[in-house]
Amino acid sequence: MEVTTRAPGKIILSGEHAVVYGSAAVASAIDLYTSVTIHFPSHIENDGNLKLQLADLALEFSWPIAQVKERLGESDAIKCFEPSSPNSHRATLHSLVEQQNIPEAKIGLASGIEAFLWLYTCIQGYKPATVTVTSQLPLGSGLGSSAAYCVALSAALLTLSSGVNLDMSQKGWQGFEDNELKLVNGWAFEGEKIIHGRPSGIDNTVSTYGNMIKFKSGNLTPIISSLPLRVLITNTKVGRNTKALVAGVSERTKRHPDAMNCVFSAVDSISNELSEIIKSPAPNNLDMTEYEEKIGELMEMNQGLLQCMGVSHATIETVLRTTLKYKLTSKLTGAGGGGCVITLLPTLLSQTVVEKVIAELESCGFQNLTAGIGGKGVRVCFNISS
Ligand SMILES: Nc1ncnc2c1ncn2[C@@H]1O[C@H](COP(=O)(O)OP(=O)(O)O)[C@@H](O)[C@H]1O
Ligand SMILES: C[C@@](O)(CCOP(=O)(O)O)CC(=O)O
Ligand SMILES: [Mg+2]
Repeated sequence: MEVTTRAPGKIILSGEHAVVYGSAAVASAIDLYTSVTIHFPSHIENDGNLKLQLADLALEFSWPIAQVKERLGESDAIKCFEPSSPNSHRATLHSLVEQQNIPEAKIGLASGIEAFLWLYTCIQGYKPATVTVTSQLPLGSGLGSSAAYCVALSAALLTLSSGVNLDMSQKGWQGFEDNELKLVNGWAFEGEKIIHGRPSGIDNTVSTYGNMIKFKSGNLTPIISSLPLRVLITNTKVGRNTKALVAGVSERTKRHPDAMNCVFSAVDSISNELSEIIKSPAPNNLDMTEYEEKIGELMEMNQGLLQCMGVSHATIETVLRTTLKYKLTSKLTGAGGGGCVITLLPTLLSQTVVEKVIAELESCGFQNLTAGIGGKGVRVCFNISS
């Protein structure tokens, strides 16, 4: 029996970081995915190991499942219906990952592997399996790879548990019921906590449900856009990790609580206004420029406030300056500190200009990604022949 799931990455149009403090944020799924395949071995294949293969990185981690059980402790209770945090098991997870000798240059993976062990053992218990992960998303770049990974993992694990009831004979990708999505999202949030420390939940929520959403204090409101928005994604290729950046904002907030609360409140207003504009009836051609200028202006204001939070970076500023030469507005997306920048591409912008901007950004050493925005959330596909 084999199952494959895929979950999308995301862009945040407004509100990153402030959303951790209860401000509204607007995010959209993108059509770049992380996929997870779980294979339970046949009797002959069974070597008693739990394996995690990170196919794109050509890395494999393996644990004798009996050892994992001995270290994490036995429990007969079915836990899959109750997303939970590792708390007192955190040190054990850490040592199970430490014994794998992760290459120093890839040490950021450690928290992702801890999240894997936690989600796997809580939802599946102590069964040997091979879990393979592939991703179209750059890791640690602000496009929500950690959330897509946690959502795809949770969905695959739950599909093979009593938490989800799907038609296994159906061919191709299929979606989940609402109560199943809620469970997938709940477990993915627990995984995100292991990776991020203090996630708001926006990334796992948009990866689970897809489309465009407004998110505030754990609640999502779908945004039906009256017009397809076009953005260019630029990866500065400067690595960073969300946990450290979120911790940096928290330190600044402790030092300057009043000023930072004003910043978060301004971001809340920006996200609310942005979501109203995106939802408003499609403008006619004459009003189109005004509509897009308003969106661009709000993005520009949000970028200024992200600078106030201390999460911009010299490379991000270079992207802003470069795109501004073409009168285009950009802002960082995700945690910042490097990572990705989004640039709004107005409807009337010619392809020639887009190509010039891309060429100039690439000459600075950046990489451009094209992605459709607002697609479906997590999906599952069965491969019953294996
Ligand atoms: N495909 C993957 N395989 C293993 N770990 C992953 C994968 N995708 C994400 N992760 C985990 O998430 C971390 C990156 O998350 P984060 O710093 O939040 O950046 P982002 O979510 O913006 O990509 C990685 O260092 C790793 O621990
Ligand atoms: C900075 C933040 O708002 C988004 C982080 O996104 P990413 O991990 O950089 O893709 C944190 C959060 O909301 O949990
Ligand atoms: Mg992340």
